Amino acid sequence: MVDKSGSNHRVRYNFSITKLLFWSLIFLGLIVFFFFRSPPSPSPSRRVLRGGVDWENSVRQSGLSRSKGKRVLVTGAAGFVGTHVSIALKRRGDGVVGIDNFNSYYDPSLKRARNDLLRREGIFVVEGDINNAPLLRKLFELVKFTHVMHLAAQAGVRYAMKNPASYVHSNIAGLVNVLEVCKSANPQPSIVWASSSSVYGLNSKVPFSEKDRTDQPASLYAATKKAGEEIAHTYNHIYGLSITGLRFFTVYGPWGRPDMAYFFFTKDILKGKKITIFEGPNHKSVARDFTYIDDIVKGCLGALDTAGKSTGSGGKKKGAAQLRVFNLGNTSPVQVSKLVSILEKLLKVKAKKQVLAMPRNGDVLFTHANISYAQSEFGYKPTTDLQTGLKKFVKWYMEYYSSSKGKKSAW
Ligand SMILES: O=C(O)[C@H]1O[C@H](OP(=O)(O)OP(=O)(O)OC[C@H]2O[C@@H](n3ccc(=O)[nH]c3=O)[C@H](O)[C@@H]2O)[C@H](O)[C@@H](O)[C@@H]1O
Repeated sequence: MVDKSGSNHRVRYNFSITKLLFWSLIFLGLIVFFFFRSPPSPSPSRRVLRGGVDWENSVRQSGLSRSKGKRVLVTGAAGFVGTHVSIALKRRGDGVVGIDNFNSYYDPSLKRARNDLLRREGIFVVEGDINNAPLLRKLFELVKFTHVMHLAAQAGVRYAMKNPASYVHSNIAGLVNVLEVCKSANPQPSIVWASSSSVYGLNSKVPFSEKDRTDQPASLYAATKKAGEEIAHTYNHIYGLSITGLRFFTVYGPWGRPDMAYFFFTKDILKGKKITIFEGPNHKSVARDFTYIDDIVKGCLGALDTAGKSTGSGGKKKGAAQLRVFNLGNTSPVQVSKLVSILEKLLKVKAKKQVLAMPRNGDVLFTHANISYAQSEFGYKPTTDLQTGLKKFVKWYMEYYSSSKGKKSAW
């Protein structure tokens, strides 16, 4: 009996060892398999995007200003206006830290190329969303920002019909998040942010003045920008944040946005593709107060330099703070058909045009800025006409899209 049970035990014991060995080998095999399959350790540029010591040092370094310079957080830094403004600030000695989510609303490779440009200027752009409050708070811990240039937004008038949620996400929720973090920061920064000429909506009195009504937006995009202006009022009123809104008028130029008409007209004319020119009722032509990027940059810096200090601390208001809104336009509207004929001459290609009645897509018939307020407050004076500005744009476009980087993304 004993013997029997002893051999039984031995059999069971041997069986367990075999089983253990078997599973150990499988386990080891799996470890080896996953070890060799796992992606290589991140490159320095990827590593810094994910936090850690390198990342923190990059943020601090980028935020350093020359003596008496400002320390500016630029949201949407890899965007069109964001890139130009960041470079101008850095070159004059301000500390600049960027944040951008590099979304794919338009070709992200263009945003990456702008980011390369920024990196060469010593500007670090954090990859992240303005809705990420812990990330924003972390940036304020690392750098005591004196100013926030809030340019991150969901842009584009007509796209709002396709993707309304993205406008609410960036232009409303994102703005509120930025203001929440700013109001709690110590010291509170002064804020300059991008509103839009589209807030004038269906107004017919021209030129548009900041004193005019802005309660009839024609697109959800315009409505979110108008909402932003009201939200700015609230944060100024409750928390003593100094806030300046800038109503940009159809900004164009090198490194511009591919979703804008001047940009995709250029691309389509060169490709021999048909372009559509909208017209208003009774064949009225549509016009825009196209404003060149360098003029806009001067306006942004002027607004930043004249921004008063926020008065609150620890999330509490201590006194009244500045609340402003400025038109930044060119004061000379140009018909879209004229824009096309300038492009035809510069590109030396005749456009294949079709004229269509403006669909109900959020567009307005015309824009025209009265800029006297910006002129009196910080000497804003646009100096580039459409012909000159488009010439610079076309030169950049040809160079960029004939280089290997541009070729890959545009054609
Ligand atoms: O300044 C502003 O407030 C706005 O300017 C532009 O909006 P928009 O003026 O509509 O600029 P485009 O989309 O480039 O259109 C320019 C003109 O071309 C016209 N267009 C556009 C597209 C098209 O296929 N055909 C055409 O004739 C539009 O009706 C408009 O009059 C920007 O896209 C907005 O983000 C910005 O806020």
